[in-house]
Amino acid sequence: MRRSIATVCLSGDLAEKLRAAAAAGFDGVELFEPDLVAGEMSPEEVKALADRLGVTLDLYQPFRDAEGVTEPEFADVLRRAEAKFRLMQRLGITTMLVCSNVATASVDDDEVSAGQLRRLGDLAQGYRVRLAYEALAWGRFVDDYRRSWRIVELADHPAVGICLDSFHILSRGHDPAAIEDVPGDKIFFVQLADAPLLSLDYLSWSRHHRVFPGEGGFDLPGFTAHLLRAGYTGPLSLEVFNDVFRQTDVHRTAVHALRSLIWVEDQARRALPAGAQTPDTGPGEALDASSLLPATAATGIDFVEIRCEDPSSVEMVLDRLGLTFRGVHRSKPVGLWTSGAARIIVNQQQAHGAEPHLSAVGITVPDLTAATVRAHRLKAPPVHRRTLSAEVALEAVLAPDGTEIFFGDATTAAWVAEFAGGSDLGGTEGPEDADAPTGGITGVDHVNLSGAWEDFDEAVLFYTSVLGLTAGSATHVPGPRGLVRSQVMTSEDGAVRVPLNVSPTLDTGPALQHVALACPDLRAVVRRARERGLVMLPVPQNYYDDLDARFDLDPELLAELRDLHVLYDRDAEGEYLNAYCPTVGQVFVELVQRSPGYAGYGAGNAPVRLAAQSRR
Ligand SMILES: O=C(O)c1ccc(O)c(O)c1
Ligand SMILES: [Mg+2]
Repeated sequence: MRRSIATVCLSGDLAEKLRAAAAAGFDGVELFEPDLVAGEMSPEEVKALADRLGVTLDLYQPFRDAEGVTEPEFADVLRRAEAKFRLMQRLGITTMLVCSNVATASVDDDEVSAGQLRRLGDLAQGYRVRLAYEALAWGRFVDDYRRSWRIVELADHPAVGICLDSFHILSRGHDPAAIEDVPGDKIFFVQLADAPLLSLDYLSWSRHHRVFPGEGGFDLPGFTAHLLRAGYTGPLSLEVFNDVFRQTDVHRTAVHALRSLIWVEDQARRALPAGAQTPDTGPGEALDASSLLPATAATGIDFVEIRCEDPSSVEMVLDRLGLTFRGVHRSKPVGLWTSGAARIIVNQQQAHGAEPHLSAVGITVPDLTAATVRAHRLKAPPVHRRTLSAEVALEAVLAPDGTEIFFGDATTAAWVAEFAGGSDLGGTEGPEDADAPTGGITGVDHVNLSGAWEDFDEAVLFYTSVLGLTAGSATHVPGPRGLVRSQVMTSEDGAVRVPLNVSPTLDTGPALQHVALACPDLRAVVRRARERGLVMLPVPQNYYDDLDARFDLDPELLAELRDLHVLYDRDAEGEYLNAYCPTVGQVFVELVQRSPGYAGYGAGNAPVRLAAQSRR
């Protein structure tokens, strides 16, 4: 299907917006009137630029307060409309968005609104313009797409159809299934926007909090599938009013936006039964399997990479936790530490002056080629790593938070063998084998990444679309310097868990990242680490008093938790023990012991951890 974006989604002036939309790969744009009015380009210049860039101008919007008015008022509506139809001829735009009346409507009568739209349609036809009537969620009388469709049916005019905007429909909780009752050719335009589920008046919610499909709480794939079943063949256009995207880099936002559209289209087509995928135009056009994105699933964490100039503090922590040094890479200043399935790479390459930070995560997938092709088709920026011809060349893409995401499958497992020799840090074994002694740590429980607040929505979409992870509910963790927003992304079976954190808006230093290592006997690992000189992050006595009040713990267990600086949580499904190593640079290691049913992260412990870390 054709892909469009409203100019209101992007930052910059109109020329910058058009260039960014074209460069990202959009087919067309919706021209948001204020972008034209505030600019110096004449309508003819705008048309010429769009033509040169190869993007179509798909919609002129919005035209407000057109129907449900008194006759004297309607005379002025016709006058205003005619001026815009003339303008649209100069722009070469043939569809105008007409919003349901929010301000001047005084007549709550479908026949009256339909009659006025019909007369507008007569006028529009003379200029070869079509009108797409959209029910705004805060319309004075018309705030439901089913009512706007009834009015359009009553208007019964070839130049009058409806515009469906997912925000207005889904924010009001209206069932989108009735879209299928509308003939596809009477749906003149479609606007897609997602949004977080907020309890807010519709106008504020719509004007400030829309996000791209896949980033909020609405079912955009389901919505889009209804459109396809209705036989809609026009553009899918993003209309996302968002305070952040209005100020971020226009080229980056345009690519981010296109990724959301590619993803939602793909998800919608997958939701259709095979039999619905046959018409040879419109929805069917794209429905052969080769045009679908290759499916992928994240099945596990292959490795976690920490990059730094001086690895000594990181290696000290890993060593004392009982991980084994597997040696240095045969061609690079990169070391590998393992325990069970946990593999941690310490990379000194291109790390001049860098403090330890999580630089890359390896994700195992069923099919490396499929995962890579999918990521590239979703416009994920590829990452280059220096590699010799005899070495395994791992494919990677850059996530919005700056983490490099590597893909691995059975064909790349040999990368581990490039680390040979062991070292003076105590490792003697050769390349890793699964049955090696584990030192109590068996794998990676989760990897917690952090990003800037302005990249957060993009990161959620990235992990959803590129890795097939699912966003859980977002929470805020109170810390001494503000709230940390946290959103867990997980694979279907929970094997890959990636909580994303955003630090408070004001600059409070780099946000911490961490890797959480799973161990079936956490207290034994902590005890042994302490014997080797590693003391876990101290936890206040008040925390343990509170723990006792909440859980009525066995006194012996409570004393041991207190002594070892181990934190505790419990829910109906099981228990969670965790402990935090001292922070090195921007990163720390967490130890986790979870019973199989426990799906959380000790949410109550995170504020205690933030406070303790900020005291250090
Ligand atoms: O907020 C508005 O006014 C507005 C304008 C045009 C639209 O298509 C829309 O969904 C909202
Ligand atoms: Mg809209």
